[in-house]
Amino acid sequence: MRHLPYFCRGEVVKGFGRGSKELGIPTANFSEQVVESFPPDISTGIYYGWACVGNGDVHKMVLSIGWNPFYKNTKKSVETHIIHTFKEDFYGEILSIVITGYIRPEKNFDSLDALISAIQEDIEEAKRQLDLPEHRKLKEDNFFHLPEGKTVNDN
Ligand SMILES: Cc1cc2nc3c(=O)[nH]c(=O)nc-3n(C[C@H](O)[C@H](O)[C@H](O)COP(=O)(O)O)c2cc1C
Ligand SMILES: Nc1ncnc2c1ncn2[C@@H]1O[C@H](COP(=O)(O)OP(=O)(O)O)[C@@H](O)[C@H]1O
Ligand SMILES: [Mg+2]
Repeated sequence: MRHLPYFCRGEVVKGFGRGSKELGIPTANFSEQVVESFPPDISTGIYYGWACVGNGDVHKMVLSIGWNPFYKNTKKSVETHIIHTFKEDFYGEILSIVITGYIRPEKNFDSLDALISAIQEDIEEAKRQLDLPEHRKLKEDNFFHLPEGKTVNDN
């Protein structure tokens, strides 16, 4: 798919608070500025790849790009669900991701349960795909390993 692998880094901001509360699947949302920095012709839909919070470990992730048709959002969002259990929220931290593959377009669903089941299937698909060598190798990319003493804003 065009634009992949796609590397992106940005601050985690507040969304609508639905991910954890309604779906049981938290998603770390990027700011509007980061969303607008994405290639305008990148397909909306569900993707997978690798993610890292601050200087933490690199974990598998699933990502949603688009308008969440189930909720009819009016602003495009880019949201990452990291396949890992965190002890605390990490709003305000820098999230680094590499998107390596595409799963499906965004869909509307008849019920919340149907949306949740679809996301759970996406997570299983992402876990399988990311174990394949072509995707696994991006976990080790230098993008995730800033040189000692450097921060993301240094040049
Ligand atoms: C893997 C994945 C797949 C998703 N698929 C859909 C979808 O097909 N349709 C949809 O309306 N929303 C989809 N979503 C987005 C959720 O609706 C969204 O994450 C949720 O509303 C939380 O939003 P919030 O961060 O603003 O609280 C998906 C999210 C993830 C992480
Ligand atoms: N595994 C995880 N993946 C993504 N975010 C997580 C995870 N665990 C905890 N969080 C926290 O939960 C927040 C997202 O929850 P969510 O209900 O989607 O709220 P919001 O609508 O504000 O994005 C993230 O910003 C992050 O601080
Ligand atoms: Mg969210």
